[in-house]
Amino acid sequence: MALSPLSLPQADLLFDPAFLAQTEAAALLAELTADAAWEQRAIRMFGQQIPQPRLTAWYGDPDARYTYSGLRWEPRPWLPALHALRQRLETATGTRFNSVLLNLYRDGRDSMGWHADDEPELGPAPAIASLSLGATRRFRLRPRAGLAHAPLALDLPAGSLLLMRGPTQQCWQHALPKTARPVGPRLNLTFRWVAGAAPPAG
Ligand SMILES: O=C(O)CCC(=O)C(=O)O
Ligand SMILES: [Fe+2]
Repeated sequence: MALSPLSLPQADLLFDPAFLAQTEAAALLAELTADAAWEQRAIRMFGQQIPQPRLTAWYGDPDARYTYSGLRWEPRPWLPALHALRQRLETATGTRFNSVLLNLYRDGRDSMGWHADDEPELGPAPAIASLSLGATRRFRLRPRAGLAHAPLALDLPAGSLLLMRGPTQQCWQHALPKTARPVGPRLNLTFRWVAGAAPPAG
């Protein structure tokens, strides 16, 4: 299929529900679930260390260091499957990526809270390519302060690709809420460009 625009004000979203064929998405899910260096990291919230409700792994070029939720991420060297995917995504989106964050939502209790990917390392209008594998989960977008618009819900099936660009992070937040429905594991990959500058000390 092809990427087509989703209509949302102050956002630039492109969506392809079937960027990868189902067989390929299933094979990648199995391979990355087995091979990625999964960690459950803790983030600092309200002065406490809270374990993230999902597993994560970070791969990229050596200079793609990143600070996210107060955590410092040193990229691991590209796995061959991730390197190949990066090249395909660069061709499909016309954008360069130097890193990828993998999130593994083991079941419906795993989630990601409301946030925008607006860290300074990503630049003012980052292009983020989000590829989904495994169980379909509902992705939500809501406007940030100053924008009056209804929220958006988008089911992200296996093999789908969502490209977020332009003012999306500046004007909208997104989340992957928990669900009470019985769901299998879902693996999401967000390809990003992280500026090579050294992260702040501390
Ligand atoms: O799992 C998803 O679809 C969203 C992941 C996400 O927002 C992120 O990694 O920043
Ligand atoms: Fe995000």
